[in-house]
Order: sequence, then C-alpha cells, then structure tokens
Amino acid sequence: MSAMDTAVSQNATVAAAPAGAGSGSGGLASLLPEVQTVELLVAVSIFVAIHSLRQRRTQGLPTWPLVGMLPSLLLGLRGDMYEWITGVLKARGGTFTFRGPWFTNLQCVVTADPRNLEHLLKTRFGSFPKGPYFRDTVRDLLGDGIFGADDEVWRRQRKAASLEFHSAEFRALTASSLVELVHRRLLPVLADAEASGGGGAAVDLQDVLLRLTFDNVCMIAFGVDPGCLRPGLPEIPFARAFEDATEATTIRFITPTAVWRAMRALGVGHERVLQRCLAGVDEFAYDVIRRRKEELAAEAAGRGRSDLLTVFTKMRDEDGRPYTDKFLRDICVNFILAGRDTSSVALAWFFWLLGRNPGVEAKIVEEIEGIVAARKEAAAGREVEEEELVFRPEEVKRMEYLHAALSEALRLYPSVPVDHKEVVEDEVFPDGTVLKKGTKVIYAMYSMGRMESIWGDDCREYKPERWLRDGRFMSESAYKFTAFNGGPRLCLGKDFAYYQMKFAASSILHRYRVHVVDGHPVAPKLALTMYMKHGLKVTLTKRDKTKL
Ligand code: HEM
Repeated sequence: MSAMDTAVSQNATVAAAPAGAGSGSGGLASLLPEVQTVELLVAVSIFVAIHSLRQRRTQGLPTWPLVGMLPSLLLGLRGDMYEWITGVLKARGGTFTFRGPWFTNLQCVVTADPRNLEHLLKTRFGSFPKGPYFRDTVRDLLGDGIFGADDEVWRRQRKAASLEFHSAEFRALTASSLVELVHRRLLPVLADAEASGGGGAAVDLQDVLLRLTFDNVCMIAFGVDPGCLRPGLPEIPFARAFEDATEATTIRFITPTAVWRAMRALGVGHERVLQRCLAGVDEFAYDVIRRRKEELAAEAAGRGRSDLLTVFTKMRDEDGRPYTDKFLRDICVNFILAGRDTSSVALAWFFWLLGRNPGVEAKIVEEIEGIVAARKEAAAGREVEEEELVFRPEEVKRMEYLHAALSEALRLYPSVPVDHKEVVEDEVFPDGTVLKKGTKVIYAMYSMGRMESIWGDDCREYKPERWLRDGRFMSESAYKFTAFNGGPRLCLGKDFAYYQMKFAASSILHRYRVHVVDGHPVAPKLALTMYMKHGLKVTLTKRDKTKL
C-alpha cells in the first residue's frame, strides 16, 4: 500500500469513529439499533465516496484495505475491460501497479510505455522470461512448446522453427495451402451465402475466418487438413476440443492457483472440461504423429512434405536422439495455438472497420483492381477468366495500401490485446517504476494503440495513411506497434500472417462488398485473443465491376 493509501485509510478510521463511539454507549445502542445502522451506512458511504474520488483524481483508481483494487477491476469488467485499463494507464502516465486482494495472484505492474516495452522485450530480455507462473498455468495444454518455454528449451525451438519459416519449401507450402483453402473452400462458402435468400443470407464472417486459419495452420503444423471450412461448416471434434481446452486454460489465469490445482485433483468444474478436451487434442495429435512416422519410415526420407511435424520428426536433440512423441505433440499444439485465430480475428476487425470507413475500402479496391488490370495487360488482350484470378505472391506483395490498412486495424485491435512477463531479478523500468523480483508485468497492446502520446491526437481514428510515405508502406518500431511482440520473441509467423491476411482479404474484396448486418452488436470478448464477442454477422453482394 502506498503512503497515499495509508493516509486515506487513516482518515477513514477517524471519520468512522463517531459511529463506533455511539455503539460503545451500551443501552442507547440497543434502544436505537436502526438509527445506528443508518448512521453507519451513511458514514461508510461518505468514506467510500471521498476515498474513491480522492484516489481516482490522484491515482486513476482507488485501493481498498484487504481487497486492494479489486472493486475497481470488477466495475471495469462490467463494461469494456480494455477501455478501462486504457483510462487508468492514461491517468497514471502510461504505467500503474495493480494491487489485487492479498489472497489472489492479481498483483502486477501494467504498462503501455514504449520505453518500458523496449526494456523488457529487448534490452533486458534475460530478466523478463515468461516465468514459472505462466508455464505452470499453461503446461497441461502447451507442455514444453515454444509459447511457455524459456531459456534453452525456447532457444532450440525458436532456432529450428525460424530456419523452417524462412525456407523456400515452407513458403511454397504456405502459398499453395492458402490457394487451396481460399479458392476451394472460402470463396464457395461465401458464394453460397451470397446466393441464398433475397439479399444474401447473413453469415458469421469471424467464424468462417476462424475455420480458414485453423485448417491452414493445421496444414502447416501437422501437414493435415481437419476440414473445418468444408461446405456446411461441420463441427470438427479436434477443433472443438482445441478451442474448449484453450478456454478452460484461460480461466486458470483468473482463478487462484491453489483453487484450480485442487479442482484439477478432484476433476471438477472447468478443470474437468480441460481434462476431457486435452484427451481429444492428444488423441488427434498422437494419431497424426504415429501415421507420419510410418509414412516417413516407408518413404525413407519423407520427400515432398515440409510441414513442421515432418521437419521436427527428422531432427535430433542435442544427444543425437529423435524427439519424443510428447515433444512433437507440444511443438505442433503450440504452433496451432499461435496461428489459429490471430490472423482471423484481425481480419474480422478489419472488415468491420472497412464498413465504417468506406473511403478506405474504395482505396483498397482501387489498388486491387490496378493489379488485376496490370495482369490483363500482361496477358496481351487475352480475356483473364475469374477462375484464373488467383493472386500471385509478387502481386500480394505489391498491395501496399492493403498492408497499411491491416496494420492500422491491428494497431487499434491487436489480436493479442495484453501480454505477460515475470521479472526474475530486481529491475527498474526507464520510466522509474521499481520492479521487485517475481513481479508480474502486463503490457497492454490495446491501450498502446489509443495513446495520444504515441500516435498523436487522432490515435482513435482508422487512418491507413499514417503507415504510408509516398505510397510505400513504412513499418513502425516494434515497441510502439506491439501487435507482433518485439525483440528476440517477435512473432515468428508475422510475414506469413500478413501474406495470409492480404491474400484472403483481397480475394474477398475483389469479388464482394461486405455489409455488417444493421444493429449487429460488436464488442471485444475477454480472452487471450481479441475475438468479437458476438461474431461478425455480414451479408455479401457481388461487386459490380462496371461501377469501379
Ligand atoms: C495477425 C496475426 C498474428 C499476430 C497479431 C501475432 C502476434 C503474436 C504475438 C503478440 C506473439 C507473442 C506472444 C507471446 O510471447 O506471449 C506471437 C508469438 C508467436 N507467433 Fe504470432 N501472431 C500472428 C500470427 C501468427 C501465425 C499465423 C503464426 C504461425 C503460423 C504465428 C506464430 C507465432 C509463434 C511461433 C510465436 C512464438 C514466438 C516465440 O515465443 O519465440 N503467429 N505472435
């Protein structure tokens, strides 16, 4: 508790004293119990009001004895949690210490200051690992995979995966799997939606995009297509188990550690759900691993496959032994978690923003049509059929305005809205915040996009132009635009994610106008990823090329 908190608590005790003195007068108290209760309530209310006002003015939010800042947090949870954090961060100059009740694991420092971000993600990287708290919480789902790992276990996976992500085979695999999914699955599903009903049936675009990226990342990690985006949008047991296991794991972060551990031991509540779903995830993963090993043994070298499972199955650990099935499972599950919904939710927010900014949509379509026109010109007058219109990697690369529009959507709606580290030795942030060993640090990407001090007075406006110089996309410092993290743990899939988002968005926008259904409620869901709470209900109409 700070000096200010202590001072306010002492004042409060003094203010409450007259009520206490009344109760000490024996018989009078028993004669007038109602009056005393009313007095007490009035005194407490006055204390609450004064305390709250004073602390809100001086510190952004009040701290209470025993329960700390929990009441403010609960009030924040009733509305938009991310906006609440942003408000507090602004009031406190970019960083604040959250004090939860003594019995919870909710004590942490929250920051949105780029100087602090650079310090923790790069300059003092070694002092800010994911840490044992995060690892223990996610271990049942993620095992020793890259997301929760630190030190050598992380370094080895990062190095191997990084080599793979930059290889020509991997680029070819990602490009071909995307063409297959977008043209054989996504576009037919959207065409069905457009054709059914009078003005087209409403479809949940977020759900469709989540299916697209889930299938896509499974093809990259496991080399298999689970088929979530098949016609009729079937429910796939592995996808459902994965989603529910992730949600049950997330609940652990807001449950005291001792409580979820006890629930796990007893097999009750969300821990029971987690156990059931993990069994589903493992069944799928171990089955694919077994079949891949058989395939590789038969083919001797496993020619033609460049998915992560194949690459890691052929590798050896530092003692020259093949990786265990458990480790292979962990690697694949972590990549699926990393890549399954980050790009799809970003695309969902992007399409929603386009609906509110038709001028931006018009510029994107103009850019796409310029590329299509260049293709037609190169075909020397020959008519280019719509089916042939599969954007090529070099064309996707030329979509600079689209790149800027997606970056701008991620600035305002980062797929990972807040992230977490744990400090392993005493540290001091560049802004002067003192961090004791073991402190949890939350960095608030969502809030960073809404800081006038970082982006200027128009920070809440959707303006792709802020990313362009002379029509060319210019990247920003990773400590200012933190959607992909920064430093040694920069997102490994960043280039692929941009390619995937640009390819899917341009393929849709070239063919359809996307209309968000009138009155559809849009709000972020409280989760590790920035889903739209109610999905994104849209209708589609064919783009009339004559009006371009
Ligand atoms: C718009 C899309 C994406 C966004 C905004 C995004 C964002 C992020 C962020 C914030 C992190 C840091 C997470 C943490 O350490 O807690 C991260 C890490 C990572 N991302 Fe992405 N990501 C995206 C797409 C992808 C895709 C498609 C893949 C893979 C197919 C991927 C693979 C990874 C991996 C492997 C890591 C862990 C890196 C490490 O710890 O060394 N990401 N990403």
